[in-house]
Amino acid sequence: MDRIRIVGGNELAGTIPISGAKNAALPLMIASLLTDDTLTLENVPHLADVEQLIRILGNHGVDYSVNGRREKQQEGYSRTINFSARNIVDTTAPYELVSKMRASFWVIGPLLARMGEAKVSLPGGCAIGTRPVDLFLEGLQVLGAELDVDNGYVMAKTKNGRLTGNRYVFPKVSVGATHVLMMAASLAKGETVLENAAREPEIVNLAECLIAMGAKIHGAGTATITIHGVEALSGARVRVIPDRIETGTYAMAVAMTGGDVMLAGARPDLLQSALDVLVETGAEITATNEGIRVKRNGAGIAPVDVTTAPFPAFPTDLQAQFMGMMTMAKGKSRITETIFENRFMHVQELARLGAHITLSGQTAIVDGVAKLKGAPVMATDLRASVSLVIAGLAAEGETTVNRVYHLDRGFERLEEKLSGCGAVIERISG
Ligand SMILES: CC(=O)N[C@H]1[C@@H](OP(=O)(O)OP(=O)(O)OC[C@H]2O[C@@H](n3ccc(=O)[nH]c3=O)[C@H](O)[C@@H]2O)O[C@H](CO)[C@@H](O)[C@@H]1O
Ligand SMILES: C=C(OP(=O)(O)O)C(=O)O
Repeated sequence: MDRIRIVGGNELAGTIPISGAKNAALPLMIASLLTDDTLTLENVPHLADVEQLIRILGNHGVDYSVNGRREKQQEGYSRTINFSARNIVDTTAPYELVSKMRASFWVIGPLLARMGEAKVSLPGGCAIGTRPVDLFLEGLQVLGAELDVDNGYVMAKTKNGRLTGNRYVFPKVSVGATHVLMMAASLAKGETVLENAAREPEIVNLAECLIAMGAKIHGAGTATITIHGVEALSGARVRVIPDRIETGTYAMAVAMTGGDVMLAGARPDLLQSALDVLVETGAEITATNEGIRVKRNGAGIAPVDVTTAPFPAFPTDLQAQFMGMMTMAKGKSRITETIFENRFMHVQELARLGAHITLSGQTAIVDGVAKLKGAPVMATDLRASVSLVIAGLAAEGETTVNRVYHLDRGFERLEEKLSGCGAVIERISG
């Protein structure tokens, strides 16, 4: 199993290109199931989750082809990919494929809307909480689906071959359920109004894609989304937005180690709350035509309290990285997680590097230390893994991060991007 070896202590300087967002690419790829035409997606990141979803879609009959130079593809660069679901050959998404990744469950929306039936295994994904699917099921039922859960599978069908538009008020904000209901309602009969919908940039990217395919959607990016269902959708060409979590992660790495890095292609509007917090810690953030420039002069990190919440607030997917950074702040900070009930698995691993963190319910109290010392650590999920990388970059001596497959789910060419800015970091295979 691959490991990442880091020798900490170097400042970061240079340019890091920001890749397409994993969490935007996945729902856009799934939207290809809604049409028998070709959906072309630009800037699709080369990640394990994307490859896994290609396999899942392939099982339903989706063909894909990659544009661009072959050698670049092999190096793991973002690509333009054509998806074509001309014939759906299977409406079942089996456990073996779906259990590896949360987003694969989302095929239930387009399959049901286009084919009138779907059988989808309950999902997997990062082990950060129980992650139920009740909102998906309730929302689809409101659109007229008949559902049954049996043997770990959700069996869904429509009454007369088509879903029917309706009003659904989410009792809790859910990114995934908003994606699914927006896709399903695009092909439903009549109007659907989704209230208390998620407002994340990935929702807006999906709505742009569906609109380009001929859907009639208003209000994406606000809490109320209105969808007028159409009979059929067509192909389109859509670009995946830059990854705001990758952007925030590297920004925090620079703020922690010190240095001066241009995050090329990053968009500040996608993570303003996190950038505001970084400024409070003492980092200098400048938006330019090229991207976001992050500078820190080595004067240390000021402690800042954060609470995660749905967009536009501080994202849960940056909580672990921010905690990594706060371990070396000049004082105490409080980090409260409100989205997932079990997303503090990085705490005990950060402690191996010398961090002082105590947990009180959903709040971590981080008492900054003057220095961290390298150690072997083990990541338990995607963002937890990268928080250990950040801490390792700032720690004295050698850190080895095990279970790198978590990182490969969501970070394209991580070692290459960081070593290009002066970090001592390498992958050790086997
Ligand atoms: C692939 C992808 O895009 N994953 C992101 C997506 O996950 P995901 O879409 O799974 O996250 P949700 O927004 O749905 O989850 C938010 C909260 O709602 C709960 N919930 C959700 C659905 C449901 O039916 N019932 C229910 O109770 C969840 O357990 C969680 O406590 O948004 C999360 C919140 O920004 C991010 O951390 C994930 O990186
Ligand atoms: C939690 C994440 O992914 P998933 O929802 O696929 O588990 C993530 O991207 O941080």
